[in-house]
This record gives sequence, structure tokens and C-alpha cells, in this order.
Amino acid sequence: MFELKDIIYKDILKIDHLHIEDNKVSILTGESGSGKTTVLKLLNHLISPDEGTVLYKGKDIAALDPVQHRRNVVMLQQMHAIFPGTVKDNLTAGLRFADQAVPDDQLLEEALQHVHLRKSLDTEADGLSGGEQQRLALARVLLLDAEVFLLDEPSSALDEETADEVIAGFLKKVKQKNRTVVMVTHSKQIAERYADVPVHLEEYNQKSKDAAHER
Ligand SMILES: Nc1ncnc2c1ncn2[C@@H]1O[C@H](COP(=O)(O)OP(=O)(O)OP(=O)(O)O)[C@@H](O)[C@H]1O
Repeated sequence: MFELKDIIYKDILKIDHLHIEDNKVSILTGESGSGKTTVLKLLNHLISPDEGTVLYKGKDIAALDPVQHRRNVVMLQQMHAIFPGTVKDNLTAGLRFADQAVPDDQLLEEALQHVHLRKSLDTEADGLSGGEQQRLALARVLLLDAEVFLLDEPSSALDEETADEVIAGFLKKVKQKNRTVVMVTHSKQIAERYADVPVHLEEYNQKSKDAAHER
């Protein structure tokens, strides 16, 4: 799905080659500061490498329309945004940005069930806890008709048991549609249980190898 070739990005990444497979769940792990978020940003074309190429389905993403690319490749950032308004407003915000039709309430409620968020659509979103807001942001992404989901620590605000349920529910839905997931997590349990392809970034990133040598 993605191919990173001869990448250099600032003093952060030096990756000779990294292949992200399609229709698989790749889980990126590595020490804090090893460059995981930076890799997701490259895949989403939020940043461009100083050197090297990022290919998406064989095409250089530098040549693709960034807006269209971000509709195909959706990213849930670590600091996910919650919009003013209700749970429903938040669920439909992503669809409106992506120019996609808003489904009926039943489908919106199903998305909430997939991420184990037991709240009604008319609940005010700013009254939700941090962990509930994180699940709401995940449900919002799940509703999008994307080819790839890039998730940056999507369960960081959840306890271990809830994180497991939520990630399992999200991935079940995504796998039914044969989509590709690239997820960053600090949870060993999530990485071990759900990675089709574990990607330990330090094995690919020459910069973090250099940093480890210096310590
Ligand atoms: N735009 C930037 N300019 C300069 N340095 C940056 C920039 N973005 C990130 N960094 C630095 O690059 C390194 C890698 O950051 P990144 O966020 O990719 O790491 P990470 O592996 O996702 O970390 P964490 O697990 O803590 O979220 C860090 O040392 C960070 O401070």
C-alpha cells in the first residue's frame, strides 16, 4: 500500500526502505521520540520528506492531490479534535468534511457500538470524559469510507480492558471492509494481539539506532 524509499526527514527519520502492506493491520511501536507520529504524517502527506519518496499504491504521493489523498488515507491524530455540539454533530463532522453522505441515526449508533461508547446521539460532546471523547473520535473516523486508517495512539486514554474491546471492535469493522490500518501504540498487549504486521520502528529508522548508540 505504501513504500518508503531512501527517506530522510530532518534529524528524525532515516529509513532506507519500509513497506506497509494493504488489507493488513500494521502496528508501529518504538520508544517515545523514535519517529512513529512522523511516519504517519508522511503517509498522510501532512509533511514531505527532505529526501526520498513515499509511494501510495505505486504512485509518488508528492504528485497526488493532498485533499483527495487525505480522503483515501484518513488520520486520527494523537490530539484528536472534539467539536462543539452533540455526539451526532461530532460523528457527522468528518463525513461533511469528506463530502460523504450522512447515514441515518441507526448507522451512527452502530458506529458508537463498535467502539463501545454507550451514549445517545444527543449527548453534548464536551461533557464526555477524555476516554469517551477518544472513542467518539474513533467512531467518527470509522464512519468514513477510507482505504487506509492511520491511528496515532487511539487507545491512550483508555484502561487496558476497555482499550482491548474498543480496538477489537474497530478492527473487526475495518476488516469486514478489507481496509488497511497503520496504528501507533505504546500498549504491548494491543500490539501483540492485533498486529498482522508488527513494525518496530527502531529496526527501520537509522536515526533512532544512532541515538541509541549515543546513549
Ligand atoms: N516538526 C518538528 N520539528 C522538529 N522536531 C520534531 C518535529 N516533529 C517531531 N519532532 C521531534 O522528532 C522526534 C520524533 O517525534 P515523533 O512525534 O514522531 O515521535 P513518536 O515516536 O511518535 O513519539 P511518542 O511516542 O512520544 O508520541 C521527537 O524527538 C520530536 O521532538
